[in-house]
Amino acid sequence: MAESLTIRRPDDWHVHLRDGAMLAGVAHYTARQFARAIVMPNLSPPVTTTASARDYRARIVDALPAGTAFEPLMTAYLTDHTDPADLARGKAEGVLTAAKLYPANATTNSAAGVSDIARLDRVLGAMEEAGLVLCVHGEVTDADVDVFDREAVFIERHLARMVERFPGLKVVFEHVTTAEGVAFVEGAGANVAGTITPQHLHLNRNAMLVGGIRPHAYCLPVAKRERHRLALRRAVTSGSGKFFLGTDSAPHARADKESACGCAGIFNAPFALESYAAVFDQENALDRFEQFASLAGPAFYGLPVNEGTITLERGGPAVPDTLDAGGTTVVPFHAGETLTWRLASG
Ligand SMILES: NC(=O)N[C@@H](CC(=O)O)C(=O)O
Ligand SMILES: [Zn+2]
Ligand SMILES: [Zn+2]
Repeated sequence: MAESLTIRRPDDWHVHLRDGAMLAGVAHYTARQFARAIVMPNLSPPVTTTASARDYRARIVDALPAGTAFEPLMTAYLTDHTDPADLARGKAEGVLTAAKLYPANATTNSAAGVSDIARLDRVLGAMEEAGLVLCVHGEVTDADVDVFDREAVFIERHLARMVERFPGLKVVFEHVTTAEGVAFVEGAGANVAGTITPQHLHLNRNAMLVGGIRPHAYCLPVAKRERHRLALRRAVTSGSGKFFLGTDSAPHARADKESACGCAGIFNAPFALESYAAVFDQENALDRFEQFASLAGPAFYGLPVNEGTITLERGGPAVPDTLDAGGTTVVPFHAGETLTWRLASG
């Protein structure tokens, strides 16, 4: 039984770093583990242009101790009014790595998202040409679709068509939560990949709803049935280059989660690698962890792998019940548990 694991330094291909005091309170957790991260643009107001992404990038760098080796990879939030030329410029100038599609009202701060995906063709065509990656929150918002079916229906109604129409567009199906999502990514071309969060590898919907409602297990897309969780575990440990690490760490104030209408989002940044490592260990697949965490993402995004390494050691940290995030109390994923691996060095 291996007692330690050294892998190339990983990246987080989906994270919410927020802004202001919260940004200063959470960014260091991500920077401690990851060399780079795809930073989500769903601030309020959202980061919709190259200029605002450039400004946000500067605020992230300022929020970290001087000399921190961490590169934020920026994204622009697509709206009904996105200017395709601005996206292309953002890519050419090295500001934008991706653009993010939030169907309007699908998740936190998505009210300004895209109201009619069918009208996005001009933007997607420009992105395909510019080589700008499309990151997708893949859930429909139609009132007649059950919340547990929203990801699978998004594939049928939108994703399949988008991928067919823009065969050269790189698409990341973010936070895949279903067996249908896994099958779609597996069956698509090399230009389609998926990120998978630690919470969807650990939790099924029972974990959220049995024995009391657990707001800190609530995020979007919502955790599904056990068979879906098992499909996600198979995907991440398969060794396929099509699935890579994206935490979807999404901090909200404790009070906003423990509420009559609680916010969606799980704050997993503090122990993200430890959380994933526990899964790979349980699946007897620690030898595949580097592929998922450190190799597959750069290969898909066309970026070099990181030079440094990190080491995980068996015997885990006790996760605190709460943490302070720039003056706001937040509850981390795995609060109160002791994990089985810890990050030793980086
Ligand atoms: N995942 C979540 O439940 N919430 C995210 C938004 C998102 O990634 O959908 C957030 O910004 O809080
Ligand atoms: Zn999302
Ligand atoms: Zn997210």
